[in-house]
Amino acid sequence: MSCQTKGKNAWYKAVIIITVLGITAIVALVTTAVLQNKPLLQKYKYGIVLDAGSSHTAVYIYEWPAEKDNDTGRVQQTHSCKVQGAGISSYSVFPGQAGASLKSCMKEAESLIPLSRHLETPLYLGATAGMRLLRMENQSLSDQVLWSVEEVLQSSPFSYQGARIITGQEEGAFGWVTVNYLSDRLKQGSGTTGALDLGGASTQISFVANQDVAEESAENAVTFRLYGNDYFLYTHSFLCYGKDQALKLALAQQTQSGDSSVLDPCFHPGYSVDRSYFSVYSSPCVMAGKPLVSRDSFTHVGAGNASLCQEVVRRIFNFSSCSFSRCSFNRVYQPPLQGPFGAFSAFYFVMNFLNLTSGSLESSREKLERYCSRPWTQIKQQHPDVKEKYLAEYCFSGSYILSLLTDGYNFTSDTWTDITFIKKISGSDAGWTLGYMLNLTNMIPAEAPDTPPLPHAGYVTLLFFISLLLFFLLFLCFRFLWPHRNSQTQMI
Ligand SMILES: Nc1ncnc2c1ncn2[C@@H]1O[C@H](COP(=O)(O)OP(=O)(O)O)[C@@H](O)[C@H]1O
Ligand SMILES: [Ca+2]
Repeated sequence: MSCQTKGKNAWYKAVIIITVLGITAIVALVTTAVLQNKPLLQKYKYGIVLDAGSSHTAVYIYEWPAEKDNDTGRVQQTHSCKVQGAGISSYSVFPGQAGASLKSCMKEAESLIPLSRHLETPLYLGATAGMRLLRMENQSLSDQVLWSVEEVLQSSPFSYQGARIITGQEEGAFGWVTVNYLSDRLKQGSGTTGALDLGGASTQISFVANQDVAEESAENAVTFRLYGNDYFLYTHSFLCYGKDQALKLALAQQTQSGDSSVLDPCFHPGYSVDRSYFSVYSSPCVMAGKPLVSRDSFTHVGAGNASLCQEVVRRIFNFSSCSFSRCSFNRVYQPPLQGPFGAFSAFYFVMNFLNLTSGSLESSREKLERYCSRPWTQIKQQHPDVKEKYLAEYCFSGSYILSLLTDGYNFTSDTWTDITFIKKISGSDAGWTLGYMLNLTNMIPAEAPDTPPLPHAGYVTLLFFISLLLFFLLFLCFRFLWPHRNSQTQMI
């Protein structure tokens, strides 16, 4: 009996020692693995893009881990600054002052980006439809506006890479790149999402379509090779079909008679504002001539009827002829829609305000009908903090968006739910700027980068379980092969 107890004690001691040693070994192994592979103190690089839109300019600052320039490191937006005042194209009267408007946002960028990174931080400015229209009207004025912003940007401490008017194709295609980059669809090579961008002066539609887009309409075809995958993109930018220019087109339709007042179904009952004919007809988008009347202004009166408004809006599109196999509107080729779609910028601002970001097309129509019919005084009372220009126009803008998406792009009740109205994806704004910078800095490689077979967390977990298994096997060996144990069994 005493021999048995002695044997047992020795056995327990050995088990305890082996367990402690085993656990210590596993902890040491896993800690070493974690520490060895722990990323070094993260350092970031930065890039700045100015989006000089028709209504305003915004400065976006992006950052990405320094050691992952064109690898898997995610570029993300860290800050955005809204430039005070209107877009740079509105400085056509005093072009020299366009640059000065950017100064305070540029100072903000200087204070946010570490001093040591200033010199190597690329800085771009891309101007969109407002400047395209100004260039159409007066190339010399648009050049002077660009020189003025160039002067200010060149004097900043960043690595200035140029200010230019980007093309509608670029605006559409880079919006698509941004949305798909941020939702991580490019690296996975999985299905992509189309992009719908509504600005003040133009609107863009981009989605992956069949390769024959290039055969039917080369100007609408863009190809990308990203992370080892080829993408054939259909893209089109409709100049003059941003929501501010679309409103001018709709008002021009309704003021052709030259009357002193216009009863507009796209504005709330009780709304009444005097507008100059010049403000409607001065845009190069408005082809119809100013009516031959002596008066300078008309009273814009709201009638608040969304279905009548949709009829007014429909008249600004031309559906009469199409020289391709199929068209959206204004004789522009459009292949069959391939969803899903992300709709951003003013698509989001308007639909979010109207609470129409979810639900069926029919319910959106009904909600809009109710909203448009509400008196203007009531709307103003309910939203004292919303800019009055936006507030007055939401009924028009909502009706325009429904008409553009259904009559224009051919979305139906069935495909309506393919559209997601989005502002940001993983903290970064949806828009063309990120895609533009990724492209110009070659940050999306054409081929897929080599990655280790296992992510870091997976590697540590695997290591842990293998160690545990080894320890268990050791324990089993010891349990069955220990000589004392055998002799004990014999004695009993
Ligand atoms: N909160 C908001 N509510 C409604 N509309 C908005 C809001 N913020 C911005 N917008 C509108 O979004 C549009 C942005 O267009 P912008 O990018 O300036 O022009 P473009 O892309 O055509 O050059 C403008 O029509 C602007 O009035
Ligand atoms: Ca824009």
